[in-house]
Amino acid sequence: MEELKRAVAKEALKFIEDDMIVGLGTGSTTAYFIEYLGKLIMEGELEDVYGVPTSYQARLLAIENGVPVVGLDEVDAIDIAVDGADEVDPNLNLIKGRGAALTMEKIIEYRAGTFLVLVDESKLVERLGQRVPVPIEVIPAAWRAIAEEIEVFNATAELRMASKKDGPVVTDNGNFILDAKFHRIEDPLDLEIELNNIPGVVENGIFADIADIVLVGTREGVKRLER
Ligand SMILES: O=C[C@H](O)[C@H](O)[C@H](O)COP(=O)(O)O
Repeated sequence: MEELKRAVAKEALKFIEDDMIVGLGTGSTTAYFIEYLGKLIMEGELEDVYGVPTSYQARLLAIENGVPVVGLDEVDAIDIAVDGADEVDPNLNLIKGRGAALTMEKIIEYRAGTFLVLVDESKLVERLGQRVPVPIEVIPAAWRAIAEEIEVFNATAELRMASKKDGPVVTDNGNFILDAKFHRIEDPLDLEIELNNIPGVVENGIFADIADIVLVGTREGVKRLER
């Protein structure tokens, strides 16, 4: 699996040119991309490329690997954003947020000229929600009310707990994460909008209609899917 992630991360470098502002995604696949991107910059093969990190993880990796970072509020536009995903459906709708970075990811990827997604073949599904729940970032005081509200959608929600800290996961924005399992997601865009209408929801991990290109690492090589 790591080999497939490395292969898509390498392929993604072909999309990066001098003078680009690049949204830097979060997670294990994008970590390889940031590492390889840093190498090209350090070797002088790419010039005037700046990264806009989607999380503390991306920021730390960028700094460690020599990718100059700028904040979203310092740039006029983002040329391309590169990020992983937890599920990809046949229409290139995504579920993201296993790493709890979904809010900044969506803000940056929505604004990018091109949103390039990197996955291995295990992430391809027929219907969203098949393998993973939908992460929802919520204002901490509202977590229980929202978990109850979610039942209206024929779903159950669990507060995500931390593994190296007592208590719940706290996001980079100081919020909690609910992981919601839906019986069946018929219309991803509709559900994405409806979830964000619940007061106290900051953002949810359905990314409908925003991926432009998906690179899929398979045992037969990297495949390219496009909308
Ligand atoms: O919050 C985390 C992100 O949405 C990740 O991009 C996503 O979970 C994919 O991560 P990985 O490449 O580690 O599977």
